[in-house]
Amino acid sequence: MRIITALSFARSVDRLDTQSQILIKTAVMDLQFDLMRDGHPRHGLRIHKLKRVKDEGIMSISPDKELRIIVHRHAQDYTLLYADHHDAAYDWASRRRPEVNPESGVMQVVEELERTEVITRFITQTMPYAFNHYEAPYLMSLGVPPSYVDAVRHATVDNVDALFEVLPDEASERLLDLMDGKLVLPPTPVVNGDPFDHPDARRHFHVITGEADLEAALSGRWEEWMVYLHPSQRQLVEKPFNGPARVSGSAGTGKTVVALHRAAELARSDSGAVLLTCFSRTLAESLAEKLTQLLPDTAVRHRVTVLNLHRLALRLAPELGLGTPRVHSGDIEPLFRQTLFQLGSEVALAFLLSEWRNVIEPRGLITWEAYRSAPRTGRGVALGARQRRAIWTVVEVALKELQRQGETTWGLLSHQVAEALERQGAPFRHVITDEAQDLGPAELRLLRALAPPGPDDLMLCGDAGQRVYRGRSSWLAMGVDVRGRSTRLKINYRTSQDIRQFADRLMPTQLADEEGEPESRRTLSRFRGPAPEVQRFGTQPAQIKGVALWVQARLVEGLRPGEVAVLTRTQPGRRAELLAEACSIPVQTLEHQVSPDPEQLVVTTMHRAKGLEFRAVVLMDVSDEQIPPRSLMALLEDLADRETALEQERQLLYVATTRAREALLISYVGEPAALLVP
Ligand SMILES: Nc1ncnc2c1ncn2[C@@H]1O[C@H](COP(=O)(O)OP(=O)(O)OP(=O)(O)O)[C@@H](O)[C@H]1O
Repeated sequence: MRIITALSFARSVDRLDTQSQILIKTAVMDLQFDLMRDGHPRHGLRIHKLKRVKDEGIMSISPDKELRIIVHRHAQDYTLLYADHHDAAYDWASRRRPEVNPESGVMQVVEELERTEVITRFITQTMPYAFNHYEAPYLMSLGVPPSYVDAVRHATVDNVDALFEVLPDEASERLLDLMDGKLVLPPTPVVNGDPFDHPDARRHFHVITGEADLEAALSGRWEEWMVYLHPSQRQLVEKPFNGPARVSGSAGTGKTVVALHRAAELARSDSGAVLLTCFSRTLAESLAEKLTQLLPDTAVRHRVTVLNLHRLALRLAPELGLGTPRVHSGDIEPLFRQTLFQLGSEVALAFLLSEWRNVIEPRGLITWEAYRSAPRTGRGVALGARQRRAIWTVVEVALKELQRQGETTWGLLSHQVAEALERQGAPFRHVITDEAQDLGPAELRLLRALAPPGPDDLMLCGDAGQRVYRGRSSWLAMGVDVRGRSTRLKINYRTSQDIRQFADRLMPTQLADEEGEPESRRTLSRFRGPAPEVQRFGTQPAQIKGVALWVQARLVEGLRPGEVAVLTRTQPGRRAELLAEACSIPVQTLEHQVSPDPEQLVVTTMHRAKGLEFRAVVLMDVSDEQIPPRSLMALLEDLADRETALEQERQLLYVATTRAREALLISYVGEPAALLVP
């Protein structure tokens, strides 16, 4: 006798009020008690079979007069499928049928055919069928329920998205791979006859293993991402890799979730010290919080260090005999401006800064010998020996000044720590990093030095479309070889289909990975929502008023202030104050904390929102003056620098747009940013 909770049950309970949740929890605990004691539910539980349903194993439990829990009995298993008020619960049950897929042997909850027929009917034949040439058994082996096979075979390329909305995630993802021209092998079918013991089943069901497990499942202590991993996520979490692995995917496809579970899994296996890292401090703090949720056992949790790479370098430095470094905070520009002036040099400030930021600092070139012969691949202007010498003369003096002040920079520190580790040995056995797209050569070298090369040494999770801090860096050139160990995630769990499609239009359909290979960015979303709005305002006060009205409308709809974020390109400062006044609610800027206070509206920068998510988002000031900031572009003379900066602005806009789960407003004063128009 087992109790199994379905994802649909967890979601339905989550939507009910606290009192109903308590009643449901008590009824399920009673069911478990009866099953353990007697092997069947006793009469007092008020459990009975339902009429007018598609499967005779479907039953209902009545915790009180109003509430109903829909349960399915299959062999020795009781699967909790759904909970709601009487009519809604019975309506749900009348349209669903749990069945074992004849090819894969996996349990699935299939929505009734009426819906598929509707879909088949509106399919027009103007486009070629996408899957007509595949045999039914093959489609079923990919996870397509038998009753959907016809609809799938009649789907065309332009309307298949409607089907993806109703098919199980894993089936949709495999069909998408077929559309991308990939060879898709069916997953291994269930081997031991247990329809729940399969990665496809574990995406939708959780087999309860004991009382504490049931308690956790019912008390809402688990969020969805903690339990119901998609098979492709689970595979990445559990699979042994014979070297560095890469996990890519557009925004919201669960890369962070994979990184967290992989770290937890390695910690449980107790196979050596684990590091979970990333680029930004805010994301590192959020990772630390979530990992503690995943690993309640403190002894196991302590096996994982969670810290962003730069902070880690700072922490390791004293242990490696590098003293206690002080990192130059703020902009490096004044130092170079002053040095140029002092030397009377004719080198252009903008060019010098670009050379420092893109060549010298990231590659840790601290001597003339190193800089003189360093390749400058990808830079717009070729440099002769004399120009290099002129640049170095300035850099050398600036470096000395930095040293005199007892300071270093993040890039130089990363190289220094990496070098010491290369000599003294790596402190971790497994390293997992999120936001891998933002790592430059300095961070990649550090990453490589943190774990010795070997099985399961490195996992890099990231999205080439979210590079907002620097241009593309070759991982291979820095000794991180992921060839043959790269996987792309395709289901977007965060963002409504409408917002995702809007965001996708900001980007090309293919983007180069770290080694310049093009990658398709196509993904699927699991739910629909209102279309994103774009509003133009004549003046700044009008924009504040318009944004405040939009925010207030979301609050009236039931969102809490902390679930709504207003994002700006530059420091929000005065706008935050004005919005607080116009909305009559307190505002937080997330400068010092990661978890938003639920009672305060979030007003912060697009950069700071990276890795976070909100139910409703406003992107404010998306005008041609602000994005990209005119003042920033005016400083860039080199063509390659301008292109890189523009690319980063595009990706920043993509990052900001994809922070929204359900609602999105884009506002501007004057003319819209050219990047908004594809
Ligand atoms: N298997 C899953 N089931 C349910 N929700 C999931 C699952 N995987 C991820 N999510 C949810 O989807 C959202 C996005 O996940 P996550 O932050 O891991 O994506 P990401 O790829 O790292 O996104 P980004 O690159 O935009 O930061 C989160 O709310 C997460 O909890």
